[in-house]
Amino acid sequence: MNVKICGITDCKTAQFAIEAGADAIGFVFAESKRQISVSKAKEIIQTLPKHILKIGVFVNETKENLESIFEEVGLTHLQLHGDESPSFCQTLRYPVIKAIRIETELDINQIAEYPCDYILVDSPLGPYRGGNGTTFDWNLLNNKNIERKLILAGGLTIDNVLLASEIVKPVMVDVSSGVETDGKKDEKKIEAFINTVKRGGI
Ligand SMILES: O=C(O)c1ccccc1N[C@@H]1O[C@H](COP(=O)(O)O)[C@@H](O)[C@H]1O
Repeated sequence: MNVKICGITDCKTAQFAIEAGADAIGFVFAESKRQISVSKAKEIIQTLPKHILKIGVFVNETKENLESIFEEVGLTHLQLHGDESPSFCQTLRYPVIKAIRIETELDINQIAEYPCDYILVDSPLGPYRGGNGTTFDWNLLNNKNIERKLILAGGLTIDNVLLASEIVKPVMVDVSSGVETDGKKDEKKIEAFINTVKRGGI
């Protein structure tokens, strides 16, 4: 299973995560305590190997801005956490990851509506559109035969990621808050998270 470390804001942490085995690095362009500038994200991405996914996180951004930031920075995917409609996603010229907040069974119906490369399932809880460090009821997605590539996010930590993945069966897990200490990325937690996912232990 692949691992995405999200909310990276400096080269050193990005390099550390990749050496520890991360497959994808996320950059938050939306309003957030983890927000990064276009120029900083570009600087970091220029140091990353080609095979690593470089994912930009946005909330209700315009098509024009999404596409120009994608090109300018060198992203591989646009991760959308706002109220972007299926038809809006379809107009975008680049690979899309649509985040869907899973609160009830009804939310699962939305997955089929989005013609995206990946669907990211996230928690509905918390004040922001993502990055809240809160989980959701993973059992809502158990045995649903969802024929889409799922990315599991929302409050993942070394203590819950294996159980959550066993239930949801994602192709990738995505973590931000769970690898931070006092609001900053923590290398020990990043390493432990990746080791837990890839090797089943710290
Ligand atoms: O990280 C943020 O601040 C953020 C802001 C706005 C939208 C999405 C954001 N992050 C994404 O949220 C999920 C869950 O993160 P967490 O592990 O619960 O902190 C993840 O996909 C982040 O990429």
